Amino acid sequence: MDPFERMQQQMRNVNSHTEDSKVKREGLQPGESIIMSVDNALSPQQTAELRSLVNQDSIQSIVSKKEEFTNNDEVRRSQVHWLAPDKHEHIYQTVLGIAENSNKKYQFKISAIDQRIQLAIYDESVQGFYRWHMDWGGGALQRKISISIPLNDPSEYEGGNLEFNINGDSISLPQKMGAAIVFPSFILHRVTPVTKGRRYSLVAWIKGEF
Ligand SMILES: O=C(O)CCC(=O)C(=O)O
Ligand SMILES: [Fe+2]
Repeated sequence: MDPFERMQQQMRNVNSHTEDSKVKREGLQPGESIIMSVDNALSPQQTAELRSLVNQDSIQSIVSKKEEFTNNDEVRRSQVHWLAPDKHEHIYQTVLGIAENSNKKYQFKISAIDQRIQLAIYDESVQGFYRWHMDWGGGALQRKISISIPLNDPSEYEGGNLEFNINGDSISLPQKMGAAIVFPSFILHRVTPVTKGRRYSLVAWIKGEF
């Protein structure tokens, strides 16, 4: 059998296996949303602690496509803080638990948290935002799963919606303090400008082999 023929044969075997009705399907079911939410991922006390951390110590994060940028062509405007894993192991464990659980649906190859967990502030004073982007890309290990957890109540700000572009439609899940929004890192998403108040979020990326 030539190699191509053999590959086709393998594919047929895989397909006939997954189409077998006796095989319990664990992945995403037809029609099931690829954006998931997990309530009460963090307690009100934990969110308060993380808010005070990012308030005390954060750096400006302006992402621009050009080296010289004007107010109009920036990609992102927010303050960020990178969470130290040794001091916040519990938060790291919580995030990994959410990722592992969600991955029962996604079934991606995942191995670790990318960089550090990020805390961000999007403030009214700079109309904090993050334009349409994807999180994946980079080196040998790709970002596979992205997790965003609002750290304050959305009634405290206007704008600051986390939106996803699904087939050209902008969709969003209700943001709730302490509830995780989980999505594949290849999905286009954005945070709309905060026009009033201040939005806090925790963001983590889970990476794995391509
Ligand atoms: O702040 C958020 O909820 C999302 C931020 C984001 O998309 C990112 O940092 O990649
Ligand atoms: Fe993102």
